[in-house]
Amino acid sequence: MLQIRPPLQASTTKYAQQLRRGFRWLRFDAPLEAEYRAYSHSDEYVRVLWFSALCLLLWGGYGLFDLWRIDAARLGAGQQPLLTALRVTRVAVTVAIALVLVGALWRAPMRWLHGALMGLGVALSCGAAFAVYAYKVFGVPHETAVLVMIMLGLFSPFAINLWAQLAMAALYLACVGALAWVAPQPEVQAQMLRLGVELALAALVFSFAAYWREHQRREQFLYRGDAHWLAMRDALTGLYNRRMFNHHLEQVMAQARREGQPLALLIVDVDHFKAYNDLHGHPQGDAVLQQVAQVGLACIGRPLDIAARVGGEEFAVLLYGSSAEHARALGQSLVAGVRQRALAHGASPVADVVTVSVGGAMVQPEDRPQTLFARADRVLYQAKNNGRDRCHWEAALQA
Ligand SMILES: Nc1nc2c(ncn2[C@@H]2O[C@H](COP(=O)(O)OP(=O)(O)OP(=O)(O)O)[C@@H](O)[C@H]2O)c(=O)[nH]1
Repeated sequence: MLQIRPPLQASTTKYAQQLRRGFRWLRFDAPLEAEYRAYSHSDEYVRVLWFSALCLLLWGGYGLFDLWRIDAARLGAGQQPLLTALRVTRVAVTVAIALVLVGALWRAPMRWLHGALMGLGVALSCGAAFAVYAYKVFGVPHETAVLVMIMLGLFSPFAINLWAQLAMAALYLACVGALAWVAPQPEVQAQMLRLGVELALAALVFSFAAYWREHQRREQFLYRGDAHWLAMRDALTGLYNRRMFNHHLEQVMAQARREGQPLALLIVDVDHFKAYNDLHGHPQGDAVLQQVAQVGLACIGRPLDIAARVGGEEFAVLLYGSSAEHARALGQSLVAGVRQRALAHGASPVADVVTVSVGGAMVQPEDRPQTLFARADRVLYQAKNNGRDRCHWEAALQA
């Protein structure tokens, strides 16, 4: 089937770079790996919940079935301890399933849940192998491999990853081997060994499926991450784009109103940029925009602060919870920061180096995003008219 993929060649996001490098061992570079884990945990609780409920139904069903199939009265005295062991195993595995179910319901930490899930995988498969062994010793008719296959097959789509799947298979095989070792009759021994071989093959197939499944999931994550990043960001500077800025401004204004926090908006515009472009060319102009973006980024520090490219050579910096004095000081340091980059202009009547003008406004209770933006923009043009290379604020805030 033809799969349509977004073109990655042009993308330089960390997602695209990882895709190009590949991830044969199902591991990304450290920061991306942490992001992937947070992403993959988000829908895992629901998956684990469904899985444990299904296990409870199947395992519990088989347990009840035992009451009807195994006639305790007809077993010899020597077989009673094995029956007790089977019942204890049934209860222990049921408790293990219930623990995972409760863990998923109560949203236990995912690290804990992963451990419990692996334990459950081992308990389920070894428990099933033990049940097969006990049936065989009792001479109860049974569908040996089917029972165990169901347990393993059921577990595999939910297996945490390839490594967990392999570890579980190894433990399972050890368990079958031990049962073959202690089996009293040769035909039980042969049965357990056959089961071991069948399950070694099954484990191989399931491990491959687990690898493929996780590889697909990781690839999806990278494609989505790349597309998401490109939809929110400006490709040249890496800052948020206008669309994202508008969205964030709306959210943050509502929050500032709710929490009674101050909010400052600074609009930054490169001075005489057309002349710069005409003299040095567009690629050089692009490099200047990247430098200005870095200075803008350095101004933000709190979680809700944002720096964005909102036009060709226009940037916006939003400062949440920042007092008017602090915002004004940041505006001044932004102007000074661009100057300090000492990027030779050569066509500006303002200075020898590239400069910016900044217009700032504090949010007012009656403001809407558009009115706040328009006010800051108006002040920016005052700064332009007053000579550029400066930061201006609304009259109430001017020094
Ligand atoms: N290199 C480059 N230039 C861009 C980009 N986007 C817009 N520009 C240029 O930015 C310039 C903006 O020019 P103007 O709006 O006339 O402003 P200005 O020359 O900076 O003059 P003032 O703002 O009044 O100081 C135009 O020449 C655009 O071509 C871009 O992504 N890269």
